[in-house]
Amino acid sequence: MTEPAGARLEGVVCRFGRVVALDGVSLEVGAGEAVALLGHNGAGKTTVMKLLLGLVAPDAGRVLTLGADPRGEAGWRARARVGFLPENVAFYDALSGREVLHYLARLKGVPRREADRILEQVGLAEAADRRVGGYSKGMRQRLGLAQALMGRPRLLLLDEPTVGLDPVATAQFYRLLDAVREGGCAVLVTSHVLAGLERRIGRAVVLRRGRVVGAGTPRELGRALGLPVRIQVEGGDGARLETLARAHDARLAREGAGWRLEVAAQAKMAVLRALAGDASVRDLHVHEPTLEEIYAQLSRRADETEGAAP
Ligand SMILES: Nc1ncnc2c1ncn2[C@@H]1O[C@H](COP(=O)(O)OP(=O)(O)OP(=O)(O)O)[C@@H](O)[C@H]1O
Repeated sequence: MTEPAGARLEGVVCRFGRVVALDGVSLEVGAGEAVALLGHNGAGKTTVMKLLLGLVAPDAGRVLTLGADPRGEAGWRARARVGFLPENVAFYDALSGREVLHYLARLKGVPRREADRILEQVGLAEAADRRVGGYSKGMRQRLGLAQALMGRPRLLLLDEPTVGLDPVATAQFYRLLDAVREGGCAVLVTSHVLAGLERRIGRAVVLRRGRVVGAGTPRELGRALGLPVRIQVEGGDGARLETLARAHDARLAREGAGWRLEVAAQAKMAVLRALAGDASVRDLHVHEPTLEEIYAQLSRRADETEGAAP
């Protein structure tokens, strides 16, 4: 039997009084997959996590957490295999990191030695016996991740896990996540920090005002939006590059001592072949659309559609 998806929403509507937090949302996070849930403040990201945790019920549609309704009996059992890192994680400041984890280990029925192993895994072994009150923001986030990792979760829900982390700590955090994901865990992560995120996740789901406005790999999303691929050219003969740009409907501009070509994804290989065969070109750098560009374009389109609506 194939493993059920880590998380699945089918046509979910969720209201809080008159506020429609989610309006027909469908998404899936498979085992061993990392999906970024993106969107503006109030787009509905945390509500998705609350639904998957069984903390709120949908008004319509279906929610499945590790294959079960999170508010049903089987769902409560499945909850033991769900790790959650809330946006603002709080601990008892008077306890040490190790004491916090040992306490939570007892609540979860996890052996203490697993808690100690996880402290090492998240890079807190040295600080484990210091009071949490003296931890830096990054250390608190690591402890938050440690508690989410206890009990060998099959689904990890991480709400803004990299807030306050410096670039090195962020990279370490995502490396750790890679290891967990490669072990078959499904990971759903929200983030407002889009820079470099495309390298760290498989797919992205973009919410806007409670609706999915884009879903897919960064490459699929970039293609669907018609975003160009940027080619930086070192060296190169201006006249020849202009002819090449015209032939492929590309945009050519100077960039530093070289040039920048913006080409449609379909024309990329033809342009690259031509450039590679041009002896005046010293080097090439190819940049696919970033998640930041994709997100900006999706927001622009949604603004236009909403502006055009009666
Ligand atoms: N318990 C609640 N009572 C009333 N309204 C709520 C409640 N929880 C969420 N909402 C509303 O639902 C909408 C979606 O909120 P949600 O917290 O899911 O957004 P978000 O995308 O996580 O935002 P952020 O990026 O700011 O964390 C917002 O309009 C919010 O005000």
